[in-house]
Amino acid sequence: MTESVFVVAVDGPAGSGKSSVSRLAARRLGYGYLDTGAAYRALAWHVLEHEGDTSDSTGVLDFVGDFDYAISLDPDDYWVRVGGTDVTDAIREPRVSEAVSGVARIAPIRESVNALFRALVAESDRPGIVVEGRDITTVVFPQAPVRILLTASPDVRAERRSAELAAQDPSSVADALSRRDASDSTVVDFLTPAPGVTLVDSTDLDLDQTVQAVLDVIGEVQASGASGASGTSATERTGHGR
Ligand SMILES: Nc1ncnc2c1ncn2[C@@H]1O[C@H](COP(=O)(O)OP(=O)(O)O)[C@@H](O)[C@H]1O
Ligand SMILES: Nc1ccn([C@@H]2O[C@H](COP(=O)(O)OP(=O)(O)O)[C@@H](O)[C@H]2O)c(=O)n1
Repeated sequence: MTESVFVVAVDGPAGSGKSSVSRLAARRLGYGYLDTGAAYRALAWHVLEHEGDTSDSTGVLDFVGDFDYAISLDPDDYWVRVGGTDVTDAIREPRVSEAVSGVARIAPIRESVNALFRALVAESDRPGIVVEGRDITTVVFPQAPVRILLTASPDVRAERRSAELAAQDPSSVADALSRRDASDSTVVDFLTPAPGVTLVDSTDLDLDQTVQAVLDVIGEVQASGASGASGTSATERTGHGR
């Protein structure tokens, strides 16, 4: 059950480092890793593969019936599948990133994937799970003992995403990122930490320093013996030097 699984909830905008930092932290702790964005991306991919339009919410719902989704929670063996197809890489393509917000805006889809996320965690045999996305600290696991908002300046986030998409013009990557941030923030506020959420700003931190900052937050909560809802006020951590 979820009560026996220690949940670390990590939210943040695109390019903040959620996936890589959460996966590395999960590895270091022997925890599972759940990339919730992959479900939205996989459904967007499924719709595009059937020549659908993710901005047509009624149309998207028509595709849900045969959306056979599976994801690995193993940080050392991460994969995403739709039916028998491995879509781990395909769902990260720019065309999917452009289309995913249309899926994310559909409330019934959010409710059903959130139920899936909670079931995946409840069924896990791992001692803990790092769950990353946009609404984990506020909607999916608001009682998680550790709730972190991971962010970085828009420029740094765009730089990091551009480094991954070398073939793309950096300014178009930055534009796409801010468009998606704007669309995502109409669904859930993931740019300001809710009460009890620790803000980790990685603008001036490298990847290892960011992982350590997250591990420090987890360690402090565990040392305090907390297992349920965390404190009442958001705290903030930033670093100096890349
Ligand atoms: N603090 C950091 N310093 C430098 N590079 C980072 C940092 N955090 C993440 N990255 C890199 O930036 C890119 C985007 O990170 P990712 O985890 O995909 O972000 P998100 O999941 O929030 O979109 C990846 O190549 C990742 O290795
Ligand atoms: N918990 C979540 C996770 C992702 N999403 C949506 O899915 C998209 C892709 O999420 P992601 O985490 O894979 O995206 P990146 O931040 O990694 O670029 C986001 O832009 C949101 O539109 C969401 O609405 N809720």
